[in-house]
Amino acid sequence: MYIEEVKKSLNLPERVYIFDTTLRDGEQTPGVALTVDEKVRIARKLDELGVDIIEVGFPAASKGERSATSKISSLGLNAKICGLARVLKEDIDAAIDCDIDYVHTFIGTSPLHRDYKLKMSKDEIIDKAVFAVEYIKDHGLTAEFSAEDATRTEFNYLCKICKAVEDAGVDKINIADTVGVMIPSAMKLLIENLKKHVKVPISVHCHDDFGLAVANSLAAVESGAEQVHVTMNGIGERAGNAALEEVVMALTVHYKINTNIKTSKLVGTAELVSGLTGIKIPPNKAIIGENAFAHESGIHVHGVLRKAETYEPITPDMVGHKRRIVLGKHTGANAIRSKLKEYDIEMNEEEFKKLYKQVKTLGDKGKMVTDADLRALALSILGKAEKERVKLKGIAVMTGENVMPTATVKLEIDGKIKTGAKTGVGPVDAAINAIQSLVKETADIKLDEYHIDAITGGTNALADVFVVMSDKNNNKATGRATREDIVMASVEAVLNAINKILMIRDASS
Ligand SMILES: CC(=O)SCCNC(=O)CCNC(=O)[C@H](O)C(C)(C)COP(=O)(O)OP(=O)(O)OC[C@H]1O[C@@H](n2cnc3c(N)ncnc32)[C@H](O)[C@@H]1OP(=O)(O)O
Ligand SMILES: CC(C)C(=O)C(=O)O
Repeated sequence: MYIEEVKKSLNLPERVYIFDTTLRDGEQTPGVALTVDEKVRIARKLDELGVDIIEVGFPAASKGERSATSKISSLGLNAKICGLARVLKEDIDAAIDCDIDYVHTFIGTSPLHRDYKLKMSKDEIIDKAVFAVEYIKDHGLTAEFSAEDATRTEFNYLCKICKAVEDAGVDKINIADTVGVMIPSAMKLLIENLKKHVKVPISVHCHDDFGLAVANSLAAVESGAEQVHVTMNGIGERAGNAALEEVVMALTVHYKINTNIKTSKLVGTAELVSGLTGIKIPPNKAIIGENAFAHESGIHVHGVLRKAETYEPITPDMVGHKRRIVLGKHTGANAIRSKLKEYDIEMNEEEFKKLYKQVKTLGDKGKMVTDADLRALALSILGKAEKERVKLKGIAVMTGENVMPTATVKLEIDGKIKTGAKTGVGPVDAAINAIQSLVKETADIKLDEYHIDAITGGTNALADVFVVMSDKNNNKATGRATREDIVMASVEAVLNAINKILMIRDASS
């Protein structure tokens, strides 16, 4: 409604090019170092996603970077393959030697970079930038020039260097908000003014130091920027870069601007990048986070069940996600009824009221209520719950200094006694390992989460253990136990979750 009104006054491009720098700036995230094979896997995925340019690395940085760049360049992907280089012959040669079709060269332009970092005059910097662009063009490659820290550079000087590289034959100019200091209205003005002087396509590269990278990228597009630098999941130096998934979805949905991105592949790509970089996606992350299409509050679930758009701005399948109705403290009757229907469980009003109350009680304890928990509760209210299939018959643990913590556990599983011993990093780990190994023949159930709280003070404090476990069919159940003994609380919680999962499996078979 309002967006359409505002759009009338904007100078929007028809198409925005997506320059992906997950493998370069994304890899500059502290602690991230991708192997050649990992870079290849991500590059293939980005190509399937439809990014226009993949910046695969900084070839002058290391042998590994050069191998990855050459390898990715040999794959014949649809995306253009680009390498980063300082405005130095040796850096550009290192990129050219990798047989790529696109070189991204850069130099700092702000007073801070000129005076303190580079110790170069304005003219020296322009000369070096012009040399770099001419050198790249002489080799028949696409040249993109970045003014590093452009957003803290005097406008006249920024214009001057941009015009100089334009005269030298540059194909694209990238305006870097290197330390994320812009605000959207200022970025809009900067690009609008720059476009009065420069004819080649303009790109922006925004960092997220103030959480404004996506907003600043979109503001640049509002003034006609034809390209954005982005990273998958927003990873990158310090607070990261503009997130590809957020920029693309805003361009697609709000601005109705074309990109080449197949949006239904966003979540799959995000998961691969997260898995290989080890940078977890926060659950509340826009578009790709686990909770981006999850609903717990009764009022929301009621609305979503009637018409999903009430609480979902886009459909989950548009980005390759799934809607989840989650049970917990804020659950309402409509959510529970929808789950019962999903699992084909019928109950009368009285039974339902009991179930509703039990869900609320569990939720009030501050923990999630999984689908398996709900099904187990419902089955036991209906009297259909099998008695516990796995019972503890005995346990001994040994731990101390210079010994391997070991637990010997005796279980009764479906009426048969089984005994086994396992080691672990501590007595709790050893006990859980022993239980899992004994139960394995019946069901392969893994521990997903383990939380422990001391309810009271002192060495005799009550330990409250909460676990989440799941089997291969993704039946996920929680287990909880409170005891003075940490090992016993853990064992009880684990058996509690295992028995719930077995109950669900029996009811489904
Ligand atoms: C904003 C960004 O994200 S820029 C990209 C940042 N990424 C990286 O730095 C990752 C890869 N970097 C590296 O592996 C190394 O830093 C290398 C190989 C590039 C350079 O290593 P070294 O030669 O040991 O230099 P070092 O990293 O200590 O210092 C950087 C040098 O580059 C110079 N420099 C920095 N930017 C530029 C530029 N755009 N053009 C020319 N020279 C530059 C600095 O002035 C400094 O030179 P000096 O040592 O003569 O004063
Ligand atoms: C190389 C440039 C574009 C960069 O990464 C930055 O300024 O953040």
